[in-house]
This record gives sequence, structure tokens and C-alpha cells, in this order.
Amino acid sequence: MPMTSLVEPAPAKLNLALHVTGRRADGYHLLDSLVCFASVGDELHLSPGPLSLSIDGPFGEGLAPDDDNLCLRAARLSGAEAAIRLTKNLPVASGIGGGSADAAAVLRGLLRMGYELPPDLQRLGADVPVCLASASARMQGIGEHVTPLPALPVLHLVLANPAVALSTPQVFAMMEQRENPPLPKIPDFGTAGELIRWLRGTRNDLEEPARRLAPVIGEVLAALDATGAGFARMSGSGATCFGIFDSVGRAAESAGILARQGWWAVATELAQPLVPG
Ligand SMILES: C[C@](O)(CO)[C@H](O)COP(=O)(O)OP(=O)(O)OC[C@H]1O[C@@H](n2ccc(N)nc2=O)[C@H](O)[C@@H]1O
Ligand SMILES: Nc1ncnc2c1ncn2[C@@H]1O[C@H](COP(=O)(O)OP(=O)(O)OP(=O)(O)O)[C@@H](O)[C@H]1O
Repeated sequence: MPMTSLVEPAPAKLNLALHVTGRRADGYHLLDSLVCFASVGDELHLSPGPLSLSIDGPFGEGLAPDDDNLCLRAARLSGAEAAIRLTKNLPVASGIGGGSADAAAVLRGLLRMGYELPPDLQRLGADVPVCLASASARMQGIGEHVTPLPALPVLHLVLANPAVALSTPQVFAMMEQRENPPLPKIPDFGTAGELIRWLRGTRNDLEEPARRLAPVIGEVLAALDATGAGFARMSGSGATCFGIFDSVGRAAESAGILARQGWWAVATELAQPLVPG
């Protein structure tokens, strides 16, 4: 077990496409999603010691280090003792997996400290299994079936959130059509253009109900389009939207314009594969 602190990134999760294909008897929805991860994210610091959690970072004040925090729930499920520091860079309840990504990062850190992965990860959150590898994947079932995909092409992304927190259960509850067709066949994408053409034949089935709860999402999508996105869509249950741009420069310019609206907006790219160490 290392005596010094170790750092685990918790990359933001993006649902490039998210089809809701049905609902189980327990109320959870069946999903079919193309998921990828951005290099922007939270950061977890773990060191040996009694179990504790402190939180800092730009969005740290919106989140209590209490027993419900997914970082502590993940550590308790592993039976682990560790001092955890979470640097919260991502807005909370924003459709980019923050809590699930944090829980998965804690589990990866604990693995490096010699603890085992606990069973039944989904008790922590539907997105935890896909966030564990934090690599592009097709996610099905309620999130438990994760099929890794070949690396996606280079993407110049902007993530933008209009400072509106959306409750995932509330967005699901607003859905009117819960049985939709699955994703079309996912090919190997050679270029961003090929990926965008494929995305145009897909949906985020949560976008319409989320937009009824928070119409400002429509303004974010329009602003991404107006600042040159080749494609823009909401991620997860919202309200964060992503735009795909031609170049780093155009993405940075768009993020600057959107941030001047008072929105959280960052230019980013796909996360590098996680390297344990
Ligand atoms: C919508 C997605 O963002 C797509 O990646 C995720 O599936 C949501 O994942 P998450 O935030 O980890 O979700 P959880 O914390 O497990 O679930 C929150 C709530 O969302 C609803 N929920 C979630 C996942 C799912 N497949 N069906 C659902 O109906 C349930 O009401 C659940 O109580
Ligand atoms: N470490 C954490 N980070 C963020 N939220 C947490 C955390 N621990 C517990 N939560 C709770 O989980 C709720 C959902 O937050 P989260 O940021 O995971 O949502 P999300 O980005 O919409 O997730 P998803 O994309 O998986 O739907 C929040 O309301 C928050 O109170």
C-alpha cells in the first residue's frame, strides 16, 4: 500500500447518443448509449488513513462531504480506510456523470492501494460501470452492460452548462415515450465527420423532457450552433450540452463566448486512456 497520496482523474462522461429503449418493472430505464470521456473532470486524492472526505475546487461548495457522498459510499462498499480529497471541477447534477465518475475514481484508487473491487457497483450509480474504465464504450441495460469500442477520432469539444441543476429521476419521469428504437450499428469511425454523420441518425431521448424542465438548454444548443459547432446535443439527463468543433481554436473561441453568458463552458478533448501508476 503506498504511503504517499495518489491521484486519480475522474473524467467527465458524455453520452454522445442516448436512446431509452424501455423500462424495467423496478422503474429503471433500459438504455443504449455511445459514451465517451473528456479530459476535463474532477480529481481524487487518496492517502492511507481513517476514512474521511474533504472537498475543494470550483464546484466544491455545492456538495457536502457527508455520508451520502458517492466517494464515501464507494469507499465504504470496498471496506476501505482512506483519506479522500475531491477537487470538484464539474458542475453537480449536470448530466456528465460527476458523482459516478468520482465513485469510479475512488474505486480505481483503492484498487491501486490493494483493495478489491466491491460487487454490485451499480448500487452506487448506473454510470459507475462505464466510468470505471473511462474509455469510449457502448452502454446498455440500465448501465451494467459495457462494451468497449475502438478509440474514437480526435474531437475538439465544448461542454457548456447553463448553471441549472437537473435531477436525473425527474427528467426520466418527464418522458412521454419510453420505448424507442436502439442505436443503429456502431461502425469504426475514421474521422470526426463520419462520427457526426452517424450521430445525426441518433438521439438523446432525455433531451426533450429535460428541455421542458429547463428551456435554457435550447439556448445553450443554439449558442453552440451559432459559434460554429458541427454538431451539438445534450449529454445524459442534462443540462450540460456538448458541441463538436473543427479545431482547437474554434472550440476555445466558442467556450469563451458561452462563458461570457455566465454559463460554465470549457473547451476540451477526449480523455487519454487511463494509465495506472
Ligand atoms: C441517464 C444517465 O446519465 C446516462 O448515462 C445515467 O444512466 C444516469 O446515471 P446515474 O446518475 O449514475 O443514475 P443513478 O444515480 O443510478 O440513478 C438516478 C435515478 O435515475 C433513474 N434512472 C437511472 C438510470 C437508468 N438506467 N434508469 C433510470 O430510470 C432512476 O430513477 C434512478 O433512481
Ligand atoms: N461526489 C459527488 N459528485 C456529484 N454529485 C454527488 C456526489 N456524491 C453524491 N452526489 C449527489 O448525486 C446527485 C447527482 O449528481 P451527479 O453530478 O452525479 O449527476 P449527473 O452529472 O446528472 O450524473 P449522470 O450524468 O450520471 O446522470 C447530486 O444531486 C448530488 O447530490
